[in-house]
Amino acid sequence: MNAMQHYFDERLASAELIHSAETVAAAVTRVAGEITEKLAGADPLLLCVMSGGVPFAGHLMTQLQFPLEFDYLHVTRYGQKTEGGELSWRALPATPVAGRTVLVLDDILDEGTTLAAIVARLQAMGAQACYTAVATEKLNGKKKPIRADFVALTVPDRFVFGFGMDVSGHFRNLPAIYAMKAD
Ligand SMILES: O=P(O)(O)OC[C@H]1O[C@H](OP(=O)(O)OP(=O)(O)O)[C@H](O)[C@@H]1O
Ligand code: HPA
Repeated sequence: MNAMQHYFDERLASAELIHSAETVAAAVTRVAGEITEKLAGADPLLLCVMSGGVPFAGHLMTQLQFPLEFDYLHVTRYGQKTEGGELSWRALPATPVAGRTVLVLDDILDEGTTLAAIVARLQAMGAQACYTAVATEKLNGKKKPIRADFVALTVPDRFVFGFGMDVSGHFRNLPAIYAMKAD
């Protein structure tokens, strides 16, 4: 076994399971229903926030059976760290958002800084309506600058990973959600 595989296995073995893959999948399906009720007929532009939003966006969009478009934006503020810093914009959506109903998809609403900045930016770019959906919201008791319109699951106030969320760039590919034991 190589060192990377060993690190991966050890980290997972000592992590606490927060939401199983089945629970995650069921919650995504529930949110797909809520989004369908609200946005079917609006021809929304779905915007995946790279990179963490990828699993949520991918699983969700196959369950939306109405006309929509898909694109991405890229903004980051955690990098390889477990505490957020300055926002760094890497890519704005290539698809014009002016006059559109947009739905932003991300893995986690933690302090809310990222999602609030994205919505402000999209509104400044002329989006007609800007909805937000997250796979998880962290229950950290903090006053947040934004509430998500659609929330699949809540997570405790710990550093979590899996289903898009990374620890130093790894573990995004896990279908379940875990918390680090020592943090
Ligand atoms: O609510 P906040 O405290 O602002 O944190 C949430 C943001 O942090 C993570 O992004 P990150 O900067 O780690 O980039 P990534 O998606 O590439 O992991 C996550 O994907 C959210 O976009
Ligand atoms: O708890 C977290 N885990 C991974 N990425 C994150 N980005 C914000 N909060 C978190």
